[in-house]
Amino acid sequence: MRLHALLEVLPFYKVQGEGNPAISNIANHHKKVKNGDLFICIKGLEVDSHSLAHIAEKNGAAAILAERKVDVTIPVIIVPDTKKAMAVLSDHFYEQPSHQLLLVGVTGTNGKTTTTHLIDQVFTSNGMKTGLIGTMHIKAGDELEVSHNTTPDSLTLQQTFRRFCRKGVTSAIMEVSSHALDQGRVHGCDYDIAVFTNLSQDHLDYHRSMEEYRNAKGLLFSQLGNTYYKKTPKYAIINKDDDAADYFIKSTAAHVFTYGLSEKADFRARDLQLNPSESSFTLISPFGEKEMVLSLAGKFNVYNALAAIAAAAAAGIPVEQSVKSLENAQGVRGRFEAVSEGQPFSVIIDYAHTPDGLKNVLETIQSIADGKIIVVVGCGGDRDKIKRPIMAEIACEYGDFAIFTSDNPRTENPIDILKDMEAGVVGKEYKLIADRKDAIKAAILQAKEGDIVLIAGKGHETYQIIGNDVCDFDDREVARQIIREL
Ligand SMILES: CC(=O)N[C@H]1[C@@H](OP(=O)(O)OP(=O)(O)OC[C@H]2O[C@@H](n3ccc(=O)[nH]c3=O)[C@H](O)[C@@H]2O)O[C@H](CO)[C@@H](O)[C@@H]1O[C@H](C)C(=O)N[C@@H](C)C(=O)N[C@H](CCC(=O)O)C(=O)O
Ligand SMILES: Nc1ncnc2c1ncn2[C@@H]1O[C@H](COP(=O)(O)OP(=O)(O)OP(=O)(O)O)[C@@H](O)[C@H]1O
Ligand SMILES: N[C@H](CCC[C@H](N)C(=O)O)C(=O)O
Ligand SMILES: [Mg+2]
Repeated sequence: MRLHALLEVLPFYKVQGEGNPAISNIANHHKKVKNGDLFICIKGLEVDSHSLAHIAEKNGAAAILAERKVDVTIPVIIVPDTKKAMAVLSDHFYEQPSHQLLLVGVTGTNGKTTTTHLIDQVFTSNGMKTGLIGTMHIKAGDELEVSHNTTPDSLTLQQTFRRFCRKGVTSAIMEVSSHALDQGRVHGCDYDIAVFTNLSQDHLDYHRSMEEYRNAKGLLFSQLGNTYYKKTPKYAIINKDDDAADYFIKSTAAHVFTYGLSEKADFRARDLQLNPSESSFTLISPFGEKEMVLSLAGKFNVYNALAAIAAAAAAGIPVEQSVKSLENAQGVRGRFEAVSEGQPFSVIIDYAHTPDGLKNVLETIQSIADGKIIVVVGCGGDRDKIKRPIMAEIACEYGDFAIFTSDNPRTENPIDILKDMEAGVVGKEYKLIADRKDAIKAAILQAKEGDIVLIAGKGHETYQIIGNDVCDFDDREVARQIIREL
């Protein structure tokens, strides 16, 4: 595609230099630039890549997109906001791939990964070839690759959709984080179905208030059903039991399916029975009643399953089929995952890293525990500080004994993070052990027959970020090794 043809979709821009070169691809990292590429300069929080434009030129860039003049000899297109322009240009350059897919976006504080995986399992067991984009990985059909963000930047996202289309994928299911919505990473995506799981405190380091955080999530629903896009019906799937439900319902022009335990929900669970390894209930939906046994523990997973059933119904999959698929559904790695080496107590690894997530998982554990509950938990560095004392308080309130340790301290001093946590637990019994392995060991050594050790916060992660170093660390492996050594 020639540069001028690519620029057709931009409302306005200025040009520095002359020429209409052929653009072979788009790159937003100077090291990824190849001959003939358009290099997009972005003033990020860490790096301002306008200063790298000359290296991109040396690496073969044919043109530059920037917010100001840069010192190169190739044409420079100047726009007010390169992040926004990147989304628009990527959508155009890769031929609007999201419009060719049945696109499902899931947002909410907790449950995005689980819900997307459940929807994926329903879709695939109904013969659809799917793509999945989220915290754990990017999956195209059977192929997996690592993901660097829960929701990739707009360029990577459109490239991923293009790859999905080339591989014959017909539906993409993706997690849509509030950061992504706020930063326009999903601008131009033509969602058919948008799902809201829940809203509770997180990321107040980034969003300045809960209202701003909620409003960012609301963008997924307000953008749904935009007439600019293809004219198939759009659906918003909303958790009716969440306090923010009405806000999301009001912000969308799409058809709404609600779900939850309340009688007002379109898809609801009645006569819920929660067991250590499964949950059974009567599913009531506009399509009738059905008994269901979900092979996942915890009330929160009933919500995730209801969301998946409602999303599948919006995609035209009969409820009976979804129920059948979900009865055989696999849990997601690092979510309520047991480490069993024949020890007389239980060890559960869970990705709970928000106050609400931790409370939910501990409530579930309380409902199945015979003995004591020992909680190992930390809070990520360079992230929301307000949640630290609250999570510590929840660990002490719902657990019998808590050990506060490091999660991913990143560039913060681990001891400072522990002090922030400690502020929430006046008069409670707990231990501070900054080294995560030592903390896990202390918890396991303390456990007696019938007890449950919860290791929270890092779930599937196989690394720990200390300073700027990413070190190998896997809660599951560490716990397994310690139990074996006992
Ligand atoms: C705070 C935040 O959201 N930062 C995101 C943001 O980074 P940024 O704009 O600051 O980018 P930057 O690193 O300064 O780089 C600016 C530009 O220079 C380019 N560059 C950079 C270095 C270089 O050597 N050469 C070069 O060309 C980069 O490619 C980029 O285009 O844009 C990047 C691309 O989209 C993201 O990868 C990055 O996520 C960082 C890694 C991050 O940790 N984000 C977290 C907070 C996040 O987004 N989390 C959510 C999940 C939250 C949840 O689950 O609830 C997520 O979606 O992942
Ligand atoms: N529907 C839910 N409501 C509340 N808590 C949940 C729900 N589903 C899962 N959780 C808890 O939150 C943790 C994270 O779940 P999951 O990975 O599905 O969420 P996520 O929204 O994808 O998280 P992230 O924002 O990090 O991507 C789980 O380990 C569990 O403890
Ligand atoms: N998506 C979340 C994941 C947090 C996981 C936790 N282990 C941490 O590092 O804080 C975030 O980036 O804030
Ligand atoms: Mg996730």
